[in-house]
Amino acid sequence: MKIFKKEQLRLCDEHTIKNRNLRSIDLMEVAATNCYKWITERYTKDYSFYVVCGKGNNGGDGLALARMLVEGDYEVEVLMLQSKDDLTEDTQINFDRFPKSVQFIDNDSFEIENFNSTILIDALFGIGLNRSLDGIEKKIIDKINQISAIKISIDIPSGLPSDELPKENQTIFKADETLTFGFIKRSFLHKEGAEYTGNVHIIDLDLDQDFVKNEATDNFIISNNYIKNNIRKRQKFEHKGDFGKALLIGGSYGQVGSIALSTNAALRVGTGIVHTLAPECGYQILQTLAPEAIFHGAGQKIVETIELLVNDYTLGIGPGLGSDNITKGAFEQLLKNENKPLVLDADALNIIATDKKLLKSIPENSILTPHPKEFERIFGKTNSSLEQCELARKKAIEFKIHIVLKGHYTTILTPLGICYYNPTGNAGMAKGGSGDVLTGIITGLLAQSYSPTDAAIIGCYLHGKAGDIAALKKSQEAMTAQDIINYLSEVFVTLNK
Ligand SMILES: NC(=O)C1=CN([C@@H]2O[C@H](COP(=O)(O)OP(=O)(O)OC[C@H]3O[C@@H](n4cnc5c(N)ncnc54)[C@H](OP(=O)(O)O)[C@@H]3O)[C@@H](O)[C@H]2O)[C@@H](O)CC1
Ligand SMILES: Nc1ncnc2c1ncn2[C@@H]1O[C@H](COP(=O)(O)OP(=O)(O)O)[C@@H](O)[C@H]1O
Ligand SMILES: [K+]
Repeated sequence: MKIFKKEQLRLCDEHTIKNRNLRSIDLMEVAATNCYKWITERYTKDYSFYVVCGKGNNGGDGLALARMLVEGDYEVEVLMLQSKDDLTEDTQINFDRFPKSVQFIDNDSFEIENFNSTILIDALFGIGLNRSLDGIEKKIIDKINQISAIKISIDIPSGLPSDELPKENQTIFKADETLTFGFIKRSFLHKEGAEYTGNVHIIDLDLDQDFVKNEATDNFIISNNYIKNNIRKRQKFEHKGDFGKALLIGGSYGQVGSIALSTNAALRVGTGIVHTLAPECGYQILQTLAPEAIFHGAGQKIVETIELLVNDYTLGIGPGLGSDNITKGAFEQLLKNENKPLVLDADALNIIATDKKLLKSIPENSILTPHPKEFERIFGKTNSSLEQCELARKKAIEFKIHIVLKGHYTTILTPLGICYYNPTGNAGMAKGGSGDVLTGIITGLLAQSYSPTDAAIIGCYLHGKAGDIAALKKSQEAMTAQDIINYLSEVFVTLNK
């Protein structure tokens, strides 16, 4: 699914209007009608509505919605921001169409009756915001934010930019629900913006699909359809040799569990043959936890050499590896000798952070899976999650690698500079071991000849989806990384339907 900037969103509206022979007021009516449907499917006439409108088209959406609520016999008051400028043309039309009187506000002395059943609709500013709120607009939103009604933003919480993140202490409407038109806005996908949106729902405006198909963007959200269409179907006569050979390298005394999790995850995504290279102290543990995998000992308590087998295998390196100098030496040697894409996680990344010239030895198209702190150790500090994402894009291009920046909405940056946001996953996964599972999943997919980009995209999606099922069945609190592995089966069953 594409993510568009606000200029592109406007163009999309314009194309739709032109190609469908519509007037812009008709599109506004569609927008308001679909918001009305969404709201009235969820809230009965026991609720009363306050709709707060600005002078731009976002205010026009609010006025049209308010009219529909009046016609639907809901109790509705409209508060309209007093402005020295004229309303936009369509907003004026909807102002004239509104059958009741409107209360104009030009300071924060207005009253909103506040019951449990009050719903406050925010139609003050949409994507036309062109500067931070201050003055009276700021005061009004500060006041509204104190009211404990159910709060619904139309298109975007007022004051939130669509393509950037808000600066600290900026005043922004704090919504419980955001009904956004056509597309997710990029700011919704970063913590600093997401804290204002509440739950986000896309309101379909039946926008021009030719425009959507042809308009270029370098930011996407991974869609269920993409995964369904690109998951490899197993053929009747295929044998284990057709499904790749993965070798997971990691573990050290006290941290063998990490590489066991990666190993089991690789086994659960369909890999033909899975091997593990870990220190001897992990022998019994690994043979017990993952009897299907073949164990290779390399060192007593730490990995000391990485020479075995590596030519034939797709390698995932790092979980529980430790960063002893001997291990580091073995890892450096491997980087020098390898030229096929690797999956690098955890201590493999920490070793690189201590010796950044190793970055140049990483084979092209490799997949690095840092969490934000690991990323920072390698590439330096940034001021926001969006800046970090953009720095990751730059580095992915520079070093011709994939960077999987982990978090809620994990972002995958490719060597071509494309950014994919993963929509699956939940805070139940914020636990030690979840990342080890991801390493195993991505390595297993890469071994099965998925392209490195697809291994990263599909891997993150499957990981989060299995995590979502685990949370449903076991709760976010009680689920473990092992549960993510276990519920991969349900994800595949659904995808294969
Ligand atoms: N066909 C379509 O296009 C459709 C569009 N739709 C809807 O239109 C919305 C976009 O509408 P929009 O462009 O009129 O802008 P909107 O956000 O309502 O108002 C911005 C106005 O406020 C002003 N302003 C800006 N920043 C400010 C600030 N900090 N403090 C104070 N004032 C500030 C600025 O004016 P200025 O003061 O700069 O002259 C500007 O005029 C979109 O989000 C969606 O809801 C739907 O109906 C579907 C069809
Ligand atoms: N709040 C969250 N929402 C969604 N996914 C999350 C959340 N917190 C963590 N995760 C996921 O869990 C994994 C954690 O990885 P990582 O921090 O490397 O853990 P570890 O190394 O302890 O296994 C990542 O894939 C991340 O995207
Ligand atoms: K709004």
